[in-house]
Amino acid sequence: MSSLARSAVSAPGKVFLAGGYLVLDRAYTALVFGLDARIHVCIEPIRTNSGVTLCEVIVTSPQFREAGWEYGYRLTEGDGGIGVTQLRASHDSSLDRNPFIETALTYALTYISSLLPHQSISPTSISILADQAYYSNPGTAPSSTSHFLKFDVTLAGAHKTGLGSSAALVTSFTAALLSYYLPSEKFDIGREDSLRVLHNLSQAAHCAAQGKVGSGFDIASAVYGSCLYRRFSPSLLSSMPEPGSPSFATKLQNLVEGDSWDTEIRKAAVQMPKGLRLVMCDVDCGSQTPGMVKQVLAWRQQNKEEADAIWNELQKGNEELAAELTRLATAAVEKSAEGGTEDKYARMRDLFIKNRSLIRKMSGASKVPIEPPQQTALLDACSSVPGVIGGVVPGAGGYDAIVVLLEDKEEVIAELKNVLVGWKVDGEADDGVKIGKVGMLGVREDMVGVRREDPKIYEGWIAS
Ligand SMILES: Nc1ncnc2c1ncn2[C@@H]1O[C@H](COP(=O)(O)OP(=O)(O)O)[C@@H](O)[C@H]1O
Ligand SMILES: C[C@@](O)(CCOP(=O)(O)OP(=O)(O)O)CC(=O)O
Repeated sequence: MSSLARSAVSAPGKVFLAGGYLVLDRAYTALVFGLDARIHVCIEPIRTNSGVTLCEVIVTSPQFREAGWEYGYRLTEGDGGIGVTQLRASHDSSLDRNPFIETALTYALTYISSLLPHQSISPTSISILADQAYYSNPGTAPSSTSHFLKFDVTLAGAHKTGLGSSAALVTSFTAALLSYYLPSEKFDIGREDSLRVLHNLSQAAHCAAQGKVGSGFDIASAVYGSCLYRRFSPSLLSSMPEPGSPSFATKLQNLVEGDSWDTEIRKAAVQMPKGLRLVMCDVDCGSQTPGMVKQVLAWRQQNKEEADAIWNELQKGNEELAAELTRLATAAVEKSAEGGTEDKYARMRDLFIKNRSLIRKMSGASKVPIEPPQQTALLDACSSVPGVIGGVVPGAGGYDAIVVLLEDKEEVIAELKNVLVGWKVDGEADDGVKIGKVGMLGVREDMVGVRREDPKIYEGWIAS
């Protein structure tokens, strides 16, 4: 086993810039940016005074009220892997389950025990710390040097901003466990083969915890950071047995390490030109339409020809957007355009406009509010701010967020903020949905995926 000293990792949240819905089909790709909002996981041995050996993992999320979970674990029979059972604090206390933690723990410990079959798993204590931008609740800093805030709510009471907290959590939690228990010859997040294992294991655990198989773009960006993403074949996971059932451990190891996993990640295909950045805006809106994915897919099935024509055009536009970002990011373009009077972002502006009109076409044809009129008005207003290149509804779209590409200058951001502060939709639109306040989140793109952290930054949050 590795030295089992306190260690920590973090993984980023995401913003889905292009390829929403399309990415569910392997014929298409997504352009996803990682964000500088990260979820950190710090892991350390449990200190026992008594000399009694426990088989316990204690997990806490100290920024939230009543956010602690204790688990017992044991090797199951018939190659079923490590079984994890949540323990009650007392006889009459109720169980507050956290499926993402419980499932990630089960999958990671099972994989670890397959790699270290003759070693027992020692008890650990794990802390989770999330950057402010994941939640819109106001927080307070416990000290002037604290990197993290305390929220005076339970996790269930926290207002998520939709940056992909569960994917960043599952990824950093899994990475923390693998780095902690496995010797570096077997796992090291600095190595490409280890990232692949981490990606596959986190995807499997996240899908199991969610109870559905999405495209997995959020786990991909949590592991690899900003990238062009082609999903894995969903059939890969359909033959996985339930944890604890016969041969789960061997099948999980084969799935995670084998070459059947067909995700494609292209990091070099996604770059952010110098002088530009992304800004995320959160729209206060209670009525997110449920089942948007189902409805879009049903429309596509019933109108294959029309849908495929729109999707193929959108895919082309998305690829052009990625190519243009990459082209602008090259030094040669930066230099040749410097001092020139021509608008070096003209092509990028056109691409945003073209892609948005295709999204609206899909929206209209499927009758799903992907870019509803309220968001069209907001995006148009943001796009007319000098220095803004363009904006879109990220991911599945809907009423609750927009993402804007702009020049990274204080005056541009200040002017955009002005537009947002004053933003008010008069009355309800035809669809009966009234959007509320629009705010800018304190995040921007970040190219880096999962990474090691210095445990010192958790001072004050974890007993030393
Ligand atoms: N800081 C945290 N500590 C522990 N669990 C968390 C934390 N943040 C998120 N989670 C888990 O992730 C879940 C939210 O996941 P989900 O609904 O998929 O939202 P998101 O869109 O942010 O991924 C929470 O219910 C909780 O189980
Ligand atoms: C429709 C999708 O392609 C993209 C959804 O992107 P969002 O960023 O809207 O997703 P959530 O974080 O789950 O709310 C579905 C998918 O790819 O799984």
